Amino acid sequence: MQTEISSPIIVALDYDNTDAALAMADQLDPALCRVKVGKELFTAAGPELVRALVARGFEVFLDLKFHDIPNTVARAVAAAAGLGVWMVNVHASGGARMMEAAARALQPYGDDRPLLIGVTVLTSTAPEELAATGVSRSLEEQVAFLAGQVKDCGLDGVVCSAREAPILRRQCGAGFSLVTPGIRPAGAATDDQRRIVTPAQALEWGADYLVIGRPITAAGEPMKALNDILAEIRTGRNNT
Ligand SMILES: O=C(O)c1cc(=O)[nH]c(=O)n1[C@@H]1O[C@H](COP(=O)(O)O)[C@@H](O)[C@H]1O
Repeated sequence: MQTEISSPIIVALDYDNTDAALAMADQLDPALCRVKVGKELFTAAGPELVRALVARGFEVFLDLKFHDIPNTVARAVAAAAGLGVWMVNVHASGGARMMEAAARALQPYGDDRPLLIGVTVLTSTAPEELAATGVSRSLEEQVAFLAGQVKDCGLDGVVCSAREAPILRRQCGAGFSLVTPGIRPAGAATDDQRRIVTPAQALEWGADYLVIGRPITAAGEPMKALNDILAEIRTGRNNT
């Protein structure tokens, strides 16, 4: 039974073992956040951990950023749907045929299917790093181009930096989910992120979901850090 959630925050459980991930999850309230299982944790802890989080009432974003031949990605997202996750993602740079195959693979799950999200350009990527991969468009143009493909392929939204949210919200319309990592409350450490935005600013710019890891999980009191961010968001909204 899932909990009713009144929060845009997805806490990234970036751990290398089940015990650490569940110890963090048990400090969090599934009514106040969703959780994300990424490559490190899934590789170490596997589907049992995902099932354990779902059983605790959390909506789970399975962040494995699939990028492979269409048949393999389609089968992988169907396996994710079988786990009962709320959201799953693929790399938009995997191409239209791959994304269409993934979207088709989720159709049999009807209203119970996870949201299917395309990753545009990672928030750790600086413009010169994108150029060094051979992409000749500007970073903003590349994000907008990939988001257009994601929408045309029938996916539910994109992962992007909140800095690109205003453009994508105009381009892709209201029903298209913008999932934004690289979120840092004022004064927090940047870590390896490059295109960062504060929680309130991200929402003001049109983000739907804020993926936040270390500012919550590395805090002395994670639930207090989460509540402080939710309060910062409320204050930001009241001031606009
Ligand atoms: O898909 C993601 O979640 C993701 C995409 C992206 O462009 N940038 C990004 O940081 N992420 C993830 O978001 C989380 C951010 O964690 P913190 O930097 O600790 O807040 C990590 O789990 C990343 O893998």
